[in-house]
Amino acid sequence: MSAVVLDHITKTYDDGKVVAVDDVSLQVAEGELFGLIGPDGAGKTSLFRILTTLLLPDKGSATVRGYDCVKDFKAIRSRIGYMPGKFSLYQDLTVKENLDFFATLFGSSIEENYDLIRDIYEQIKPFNDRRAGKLSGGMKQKLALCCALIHKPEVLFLDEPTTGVDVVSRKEFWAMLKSLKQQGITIVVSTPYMDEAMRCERIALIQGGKIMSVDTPDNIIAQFPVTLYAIKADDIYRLLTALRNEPAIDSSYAFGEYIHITLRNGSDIDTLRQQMEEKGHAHVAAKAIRPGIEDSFIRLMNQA
Ligand SMILES: Nc1ncnc2c1ncn2[C@@H]1O[C@H](COP(=O)(O)OP(=O)(O)OP(=O)(O)O)[C@@H](O)[C@H]1O
Repeated sequence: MSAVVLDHITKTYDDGKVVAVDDVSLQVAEGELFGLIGPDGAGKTSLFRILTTLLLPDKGSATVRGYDCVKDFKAIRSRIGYMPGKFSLYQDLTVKENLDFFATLFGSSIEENYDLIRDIYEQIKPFNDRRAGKLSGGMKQKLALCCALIHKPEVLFLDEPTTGVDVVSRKEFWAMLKSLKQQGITIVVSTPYMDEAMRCERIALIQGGKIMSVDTPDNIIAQFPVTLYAIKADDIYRLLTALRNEPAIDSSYAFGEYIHITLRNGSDIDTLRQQMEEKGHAHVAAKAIRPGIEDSFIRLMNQA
């Protein structure tokens, strides 16, 4: 049995004028760390809200651990943990009060499932009496995760848990998710950060409510169909503008100190480099590179 199943789910808003989720089907295996990867407005939150029984789909069906997201909402609510994108904490309650509150909601206690939250809770315990509203972003995130875990959920849904959190806390957070996965919890996590996609076992790349690809990050990258080049010159912005008008160029976008490009059939990189130098671009350097998940996402997006 899959832990999560989405079967042709569609969700619209404003009398059908906004299509937030467009005929999405996918499955998440038991114990998997699965990522929904896409920019703002891609439809990630709508999918989470359907799976956590807070929103009804227009069409299609969805199950969590075999329970129907519409009919069996009560059974699902007791089996899942949900960390919404905007923090779910009560800002005026202290760390301990927040935890106690969420534990009580599920008829549990901090002590009952302490093992599950120990590693995370120990980091915020020194601030037990501090109000949640006075915690740093990273600490709020840890407390919110503890609150989502306090009733020992079978499936954990995390909507953009690392947005607005510093780099070190982001890294720590992913280490925590790995450890939770090792304890058998299925995790569905969304993020707009492509580097975080690589930390998931499988990912769905989402754009405009549609799934563009579902696979392991490595397999998605391996499907990149053409050679990708990184090119630079002294004046990178002038080069980018020039490349956009070159017939040899299939796609081009700035990427750190380089421009990533793909070429149209029949064009070659050495000729392009020479042409750019002849047009007055200084120190043009180009090399073939291995695509990253961001390159795959951009290509799929352009195709769509
Ligand atoms: N209640 C609503 N009424 C109208 N439109 C909505 C509503 N909720 C979401 N939308 C729209 O549906 C689309 C998908 O939004 P959703 O929040 O599901 O995406 P997301 O990937 O989670 O993005 P974000 O991170 O910005 O929340 C967006 O165009 C959004 O503006």
